[in-house]
Amino acid sequence: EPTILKGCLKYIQSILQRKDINGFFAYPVNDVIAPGYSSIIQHPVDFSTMLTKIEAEEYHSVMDYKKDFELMCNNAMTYNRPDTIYYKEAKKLLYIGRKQMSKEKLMIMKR
Ligand SMILES: NC(=O)c1ccc2nc(N)sc2c1
Repeated sequence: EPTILKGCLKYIQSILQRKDINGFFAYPVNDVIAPGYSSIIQHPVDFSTMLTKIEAEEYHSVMDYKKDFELMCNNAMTYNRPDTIYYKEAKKLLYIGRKQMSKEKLMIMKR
């Protein structure tokens, strides 16, 4: 039932996006603000791209969406050094997202 999944994913993203208070993950990273980004990160993803995919029903499960979310955080932890605010925010966001989309919670949804 695509509309139910679409509603769930938009709800999950609204919670996660509120945690990204600086908007570091709101839009695609460009090479102007992040020199060499496009040659270092092969599969860029950000919340705006993920919302487009939600609307286009490109995610077939929460686990599908979770993969893009984790990729987004891991990209930031690859490109940015550990002592940067971008790396630290990505690590925090990843932890929050994992809790949000934990297996236990998803099992309850399945039941
Ligand atoms: N999501 C990221 O990795 C990210 C976002 C914003 C940003 N701004 C910079 N000056 S480097 C940088 C990296």
